Amino acid sequence: MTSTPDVLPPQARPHAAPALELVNLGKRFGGREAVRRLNVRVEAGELYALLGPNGAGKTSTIRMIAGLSRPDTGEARIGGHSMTTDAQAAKQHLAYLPDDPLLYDKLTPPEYLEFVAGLWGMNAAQAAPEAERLLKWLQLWPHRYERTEGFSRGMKQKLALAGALIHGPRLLLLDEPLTGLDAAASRQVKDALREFVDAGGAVVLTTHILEVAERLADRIGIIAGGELVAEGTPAELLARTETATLEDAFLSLTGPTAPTPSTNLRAEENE
Ligand SMILES: Nc1ncnc2c1ncn2[C@@H]1O[C@H](COP(=O)(O)OP(=O)(O)OP(=O)(O)O)[C@@H](O)[C@H]1O
Repeated sequence: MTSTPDVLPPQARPHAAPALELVNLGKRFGGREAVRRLNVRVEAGELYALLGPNGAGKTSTIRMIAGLSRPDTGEARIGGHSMTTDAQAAKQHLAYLPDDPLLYDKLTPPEYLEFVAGLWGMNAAQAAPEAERLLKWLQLWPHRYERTEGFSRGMKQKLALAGALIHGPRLLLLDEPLTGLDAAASRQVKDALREFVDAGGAVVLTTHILEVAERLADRIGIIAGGELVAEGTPAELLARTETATLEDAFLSLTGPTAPTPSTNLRAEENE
């Protein structure tokens, strides 16, 4: 992928408050606690993967961070702004990419990006150069005259990523970003995420693919039963569980023989 030195616009450059802070974040559905008092901090320049078995609470957590669902306890802060009490400021710093993003079939990529930019209050003159930069970066520029209805899943995912980045967010939140992508498209999206992080952005993603988390993430948080059962670099998680692969570490932390969540400690606290 072509590298650009200015992947992030100025408003997205590093800043004193953490890119993301979850403080006692919790959510209940009826009598069930889907997310239990999560405390997580992600800094600028970091890619954080949230891993967990089915029903662990990943999507519930992501939805609260994105402001799509209200926490019952605690709050999510984006760049120091509370998503509960100052959602407008928090959302300015955030981009959320769901696993099946909505595109408008009849639009070309520049038209789609102009539309999304308009939702953020950017006019067409401001949006056009940024759209061109993002489309070139994601190798969609040669397709700029085509309607998105004919795009492959990978091309659509990359265009949705460009749309997520058009307003210069500091934190990019992705739910299963590589679902359904072939190896080439998956590599391009992974490279794009790494470049965004290397330029000072922060990424939080959920994935079921352990190999993706192991190779891409600077830190991994493992949740089970709505609780953070372990957190650390891939190497720290292996050392802590005395396992050779992340799959073994994951199973030992979340499988039937795992210790009860509240007795677990974060990897760094265990050293
Ligand atoms: N809207 C809802 N109403 C009732 N229960 C819900 C709702 N959303 C999630 N839950 C429950 O909360 C728990 C956590 O679900 P969540 O979707 O956050 O898990 P997940 O880790 O994203 O799972 P998966 O990997 O299967 O997508 C589950 O027990 C789920 O059934």
